Amino acid sequence: MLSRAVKRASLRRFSVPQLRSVTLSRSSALNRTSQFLYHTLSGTKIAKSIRDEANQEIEQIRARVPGFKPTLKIFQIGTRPDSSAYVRMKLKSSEESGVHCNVEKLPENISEVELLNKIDDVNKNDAVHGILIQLPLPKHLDETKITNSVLHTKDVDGFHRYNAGELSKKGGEPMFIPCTPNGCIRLLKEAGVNLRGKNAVVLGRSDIVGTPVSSLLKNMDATVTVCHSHTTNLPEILSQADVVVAACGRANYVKGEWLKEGAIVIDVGINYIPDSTKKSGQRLVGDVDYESAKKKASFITPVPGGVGPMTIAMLVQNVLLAAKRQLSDSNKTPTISPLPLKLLNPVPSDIDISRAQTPKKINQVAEELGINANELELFGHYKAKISPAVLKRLENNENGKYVLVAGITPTPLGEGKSTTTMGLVQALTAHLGKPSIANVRQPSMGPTFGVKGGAAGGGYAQVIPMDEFNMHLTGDIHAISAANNLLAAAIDTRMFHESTQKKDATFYNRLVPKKKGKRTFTKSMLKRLEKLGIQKTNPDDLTPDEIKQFARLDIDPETITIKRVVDVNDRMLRQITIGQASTEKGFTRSTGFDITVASELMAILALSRDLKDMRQRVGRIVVSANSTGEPVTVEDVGCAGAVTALLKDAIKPNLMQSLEGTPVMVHAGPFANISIGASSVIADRVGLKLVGKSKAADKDAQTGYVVTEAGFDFTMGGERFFNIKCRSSGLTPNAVVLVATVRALKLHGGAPDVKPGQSLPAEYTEENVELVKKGVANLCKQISNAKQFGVPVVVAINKFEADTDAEVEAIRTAAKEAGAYDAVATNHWAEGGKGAIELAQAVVKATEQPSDFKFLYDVDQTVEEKLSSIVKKMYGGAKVEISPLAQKKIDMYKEQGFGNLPICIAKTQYSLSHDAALKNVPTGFTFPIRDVRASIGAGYLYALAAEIQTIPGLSTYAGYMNVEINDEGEIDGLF
Ligand SMILES: Nc1nc2c(c(=O)[nH]1)N[C@@H](CN(C=O)c1ccc(C(=O)N[C@@H](CCC(=O)O)C(=O)O)cc1)CN2
Repeated sequence: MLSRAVKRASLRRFSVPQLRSVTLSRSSALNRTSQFLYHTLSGTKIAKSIRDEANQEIEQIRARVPGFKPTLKIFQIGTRPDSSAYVRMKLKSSEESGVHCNVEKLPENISEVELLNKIDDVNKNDAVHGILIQLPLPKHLDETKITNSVLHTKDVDGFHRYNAGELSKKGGEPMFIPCTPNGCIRLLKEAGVNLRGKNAVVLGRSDIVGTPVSSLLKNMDATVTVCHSHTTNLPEILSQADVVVAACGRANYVKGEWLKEGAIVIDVGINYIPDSTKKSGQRLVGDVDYESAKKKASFITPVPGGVGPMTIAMLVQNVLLAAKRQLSDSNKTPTISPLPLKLLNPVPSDIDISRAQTPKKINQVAEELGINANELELFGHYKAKISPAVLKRLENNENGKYVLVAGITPTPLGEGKSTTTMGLVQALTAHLGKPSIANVRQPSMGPTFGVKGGAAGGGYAQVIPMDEFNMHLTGDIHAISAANNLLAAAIDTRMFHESTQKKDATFYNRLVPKKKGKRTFTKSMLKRLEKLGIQKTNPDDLTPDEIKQFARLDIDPETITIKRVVDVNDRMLRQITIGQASTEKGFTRSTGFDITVASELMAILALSRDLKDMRQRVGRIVVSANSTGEPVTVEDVGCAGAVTALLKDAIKPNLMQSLEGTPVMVHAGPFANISIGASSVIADRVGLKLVGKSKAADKDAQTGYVVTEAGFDFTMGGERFFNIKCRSSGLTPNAVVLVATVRALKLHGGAPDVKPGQSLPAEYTEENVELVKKGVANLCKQISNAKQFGVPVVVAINKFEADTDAEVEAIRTAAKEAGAYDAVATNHWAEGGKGAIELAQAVVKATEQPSDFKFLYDVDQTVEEKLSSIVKKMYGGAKVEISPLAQKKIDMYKEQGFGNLPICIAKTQYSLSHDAALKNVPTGFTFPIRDVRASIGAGYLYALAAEIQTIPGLSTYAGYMNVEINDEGEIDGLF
């Protein structure tokens, strides 16, 4: 067809231009009066100016952001000489522009899967901003599939279906415009042409040039005709064309005679034709017959030196654009779209409220928060893990504001700390438009199916979907169970083997066996040798004495502190006998189970700064003493590596959302009785960077908030948060929110006891300001406790239906007199974030106050001094009475070098003292320390003031009895 068109065209007569010149002003193109001048559009020159501009811009940005390094990755598959030449040109041009370019040449026969994996790796690499696959690809590779596999935000070629689709839409917004079409348009702009209403003819309809260039011309209001191999009347069409873009891949195909007088000709063709005058025997020509066309054209691009160099310059421009976008995204305040609430009165059950809300897909929550797709691992639609790689990417960001929610001395009904945490973030983000993240603990399934119920809020201030939140989540607790039980098995097995293999040499040979004729020490073994002061690395070099020292851990079974764990309130496992099978040769031992969240590994998960820190902490766990009283560690047992390996995913914080669609990180959940009862250091670090401002942030960028919670009351959760967690993390809160209720203060004021499941006495359901005024002393003591750390305190009065204005006012007045920065009533349980707006405003202001953070004690004080500091300064006690057992342990820990650790005191949460019956603000009491234990890996000693149950039981009427699953797979009966 095309040849017929050529024939017909060649029969026609065209007027021949008579004068040629290159001096015409560009702006007069198409409007000029003379018909006989033409102007060469030099792509080479324009490309050079684009490279220079890119260079300058990169330098300017680098002056502000030193790490700014636009980077392009090119994959070339096979060894086509033309592709190699183009790739070389791209590399050179990038270097000249200050863009870093890495070329990876892959074999012609690479499989599609291998190539896709390679692309995926670079998609995930934040240090790479642009990815280009040099085309054409070998036949066995699907070009569409490959080009679509490049992340559209890194698709500097503009070939991804997202970019191609957006380009073809009216008003579409492609991330990138393909380089050659973009170069053509830039050339037209250089010619000063106004395309509106002009006739533009595009020859060729390829995905790379013809189709996108026609979209661009159309978007610039030209009337576009696309011609191709089936077009029959080409010369006729061309005779009407004000602009011609020739991209048909035929050497010298378009003749000058076909062109309209004064047309602008953009020649995209790259064709080699034989030329005996050239050394190479060939010559490069375009799709337009230059010699005849220049007689008609007002502007014409040469080949070489026209569109080709522009293609490469536009690539550089696209890479710079991608890098700038990444930078600006990291400089923006996260914009979190809230989910609307449909409030009902009376407030339905937590699970009904959760189920009535349609959550956002978790990748949307992540995207809004500024988490990259490659930093997210999805667990279904509503949960995901966040890679700690975020920390590296955002290391130059300032931290956001850090807020701790703690409580007064509670009633057994709980005063709503988690609900307040959730209400506060919902108010901050969904109602005040400030980015925030709630960092909460993962609930243990023990209480979920026991009596207490789940965690993280309730009513219209909760984490959703609440059933997924309360059961399994992403398996972190199960991973801890597996890791802990591996350790427990390793300890007992080691004792078994040591006891059954009497000869040191035989035992050593089995412990360090030859593999392929060679024996090597594992990393743990080398650490044990180092601990023993044996400076040998070759297993064959150890003397019999050293072998004995090294191989025999000589664990004293009476001192083993590691129990097996399970995430069920299975009281029958409190004490068990292991090793009863005949295969264990009489090696039986009495031990027991703890609930998983009471394990030291859970505390380690909460306190580790990163994976490396976690590995070291796991290695340091003291599992027992040996027969001479020296500590035996997990490193000695040889399984610190494996235990940490089992936790490699658990260390990644989990992302969920609040009922109003604001981000929530759920991570770790150490038992508040004997541990810190707070979520993880790593989640707080990640969260503070995500909501913190970049150093090069936009002027209007605002800092965000991480709101986290400390279990039990302030004397326990708050004190441990500051003295243990903050010591591990190096972070210090900007404000403390103290949650109080009228109910709890009435209890402290002398009202009768309250019990879960029983109706409240009249003192609680009727106004009684006097009781509140008496009990408010407890709140005032907790305010002064929090203020001892030098941080502003805001009191949140979590309102219940029966509370009266006079009661609330009594609390507000007393709190302010006691030095609280502010005290506000909240109604988030019934109203969601709307009910906590005033609290959020007070918290925002409080975090802007100067703070003067200080720890309560110095870790280098003696254990006795540290205990005394906590008891006197926090609890208001007169003195500490240390039992002989506790003193013996303290002396032992000091002797072992563990005396300089912070201390966690396990006591009742229902009194400031050790005695739950002593309400309000008891003073002058003697605080008993019955026992002291050590969590060396987690990094603290814990002192017991009471017998603490480390695996709770189930009641006759337990939570699990309510739980059902319906035919749709939905869960009923969870609280
Ligand atoms: N991934 C891509 N592959 C291919 C593209 C593309 O844009 N992206 N386009 C073409 C080839 N190409 C770039 O890769 C390209 C071709 C020619 C030139 C160029 O500057 N040509 C010079 C002459 C060079 C010579 O002497 O051979 C010129 O016109 O002056 C640049 C880029 C296919 N593949």
